[in-house]
Amino acid sequence: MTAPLLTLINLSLTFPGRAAPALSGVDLVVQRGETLCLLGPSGCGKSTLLRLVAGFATPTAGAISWAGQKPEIGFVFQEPNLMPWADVADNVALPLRLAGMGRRAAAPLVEAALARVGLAGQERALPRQLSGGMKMRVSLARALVDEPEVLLLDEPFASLDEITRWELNDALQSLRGGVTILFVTHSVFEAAYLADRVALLRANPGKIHALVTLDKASASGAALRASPEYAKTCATLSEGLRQAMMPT
Ligand SMILES: Nc1ncnc2c1ncn2[C@@H]1O[C@H](COP(=O)(O)OP(=O)(O)OP(=O)(O)O)[C@@H](O)[C@H]1O
Repeated sequence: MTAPLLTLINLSLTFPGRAAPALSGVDLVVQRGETLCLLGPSGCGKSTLLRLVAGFATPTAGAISWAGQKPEIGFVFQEPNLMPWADVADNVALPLRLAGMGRRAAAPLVEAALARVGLAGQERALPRQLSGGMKMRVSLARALVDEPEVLLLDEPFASLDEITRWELNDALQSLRGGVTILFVTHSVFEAAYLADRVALLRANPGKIHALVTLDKASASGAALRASPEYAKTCATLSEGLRQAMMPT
């Protein structure tokens, strides 16, 4: 059974000094526990939509409505944005420390968050000692450490090599169900792998072109990537993206 967590109603945003809206008339219902990917051409408003949901920006028109109180939200950006002078534990603990929690109380939560992203035992490492993929795992652990109900990810794995990206996709997939995920990507393959549903966006103005519900195969990892279902989903999304990029 599905339960709506977030409803966007006729959401629009025109940036100051811009004639055309970045987003126009976006209606979307996000279900609790789903992974929804936002896929579309550059400039169609994917990041803007995520920032509106996070509360980093204010819509010009329309409404954002949560079922109940606005939940705790974790945000992961394209860059890991780690403090270079602080070790992994202190980087991950940042949201807890900013909320006033002491280092000792934060330690078990940091440990648990690191275990969830496959970095158990790396507390004392410094960012410069980590690979790009490990830095992104730290960034993911920092977003998870205060157990958010919602995770917003803005092209988090775009600058990683393909194999590392697959590993990070698997790390994210292991969180599925427990947290509601909105994931911005340019990659048809990543969306096909991760999403329960894909919102295909078109540009000028940014709006939802189509919502695609994916048939989730029971397989994961290499078996899913090699499956005919996955190939079919990639083809469906590629065609959807092509249509979303055609002029109206
Ligand atoms: N702070 C801003 N001020 C003015 N215009 C902006 C601002 N931020 C974004 N825009 C414009 O809004 C539109 C949507 O931008 P946005 O970054 O949301 O798109 P995107 O789909 O995430 O793009 P990309 O895939 O390239 O990251 C673009 O035309 C962009 O130039």
